Formats: sequence, C-alpha cells, structure tokens
Amino acid sequence: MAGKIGVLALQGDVSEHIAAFGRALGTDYPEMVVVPVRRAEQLAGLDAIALPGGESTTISRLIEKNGMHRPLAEFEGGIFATCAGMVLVASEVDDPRVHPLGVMDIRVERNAFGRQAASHESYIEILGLGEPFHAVFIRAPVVSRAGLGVAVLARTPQGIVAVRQGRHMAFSFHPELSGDLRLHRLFLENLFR
Ligand SMILES: NC(=O)CC[C@H](N)C(=O)O
Repeated sequence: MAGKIGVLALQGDVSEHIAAFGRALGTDYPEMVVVPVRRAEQLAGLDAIALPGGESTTISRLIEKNGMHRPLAEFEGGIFATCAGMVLVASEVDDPRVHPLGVMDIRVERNAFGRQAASHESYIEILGLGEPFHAVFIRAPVVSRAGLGVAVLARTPQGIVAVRQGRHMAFSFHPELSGDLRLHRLFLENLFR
C-alpha cells in the first residue's frame, strides 16, 4: 500500500519520530514513506501525522504562526501524539498559553508528575499489548478527564497516560525513544484495518 505518514516538524524530537515510524513501517508497509511537515499544504495526502514531544507552548505558537491550527484541527487522517503532542490534541489544557487543537475529547495537565518524578522511566501495562511497555516520561503531561468516546489504554497513580479516540492515539511518554515499536504498529493496524 502506498501512503505517507507526516511528522510535524516545527519543534521537538522530530528526527526520532521519523526514524521510529520508518522502522515501524518496515516490511509491513514497504511502499509508505515518512515526511517532515512544516506547512499546511503538506497535510494533503497524508494518512497520518505524528505530533512530537517538545515544548507544547512553543509548538502551539508555531502552529498559529504557520496558519496550521485549523488545517490540523480538521485533519482527517490519524494522529499519533506523544508528550507535548498529547497537550496539543486535547480539547482542554491547564495552561492558557497553549491553544489546543481539540481533536481528542480529553483534558490535559502539563508537567503533571511534579519535580521528583518529572523525568523517569518505568514499565507500564497498556491495553492491547501483551507484555509491559518501557515508557520514557520527560516532564510528562497526564489526562485528567477523558470523554465517553475515549478509550483509556494506560494509567499511572498520577493519571491517565495513554488514550485512543477513533484513529487518534496520544501518549504522555515517548514511544519513539524506547526502541519498542508495538504502539506504532498498533496505531498503524488501527488506521488501516
Ligand atoms: N517531553 C515533552 O514533550 C515535554 C512536554 C512539555 N512538558 C510540554 O508540556 O510542552
């Protein structure tokens, strides 16, 4: 199947997302490519887009500056959002500097793990995966409210850390950093089934 996955390339860990999706497509989707996306026109023809980790206030500002808020909010493909990306896909965020896209019915709290646990790694259970997942949290957000149409895939004592709504998935942690591509594969299966 030919097709394209975009990675929003305004700020954040863009190259890690490009590499991880490239590997996840591997032999299962050999004709698909991964491309960086910086302008609204580049959204046309994408099957999905990844919103990377980084600084959500900065990415939000750049989305506005590049006229991409509405095109992203209306994007019809799947969205794979990690960390700052999870903040951006929300419908409600605790920080007024972020103008979220409202594509998932979730409320998100930025930097919700407090100073001690701000950055840490742990194995967590995720719905749909047989074995625990090595999750890398870096000043991670949590979901404090998930709407009725949202499937909660994982939670920690601090709150919900993985969600799916239709074709979209969002994670508090960074699946693009741990070398485990099961969540990328789950996303692709969910997108193309
Ligand atoms: N690693 C990350 O993406 C951190 C996200 C950051 N705390 C934010 O809300 O923008």
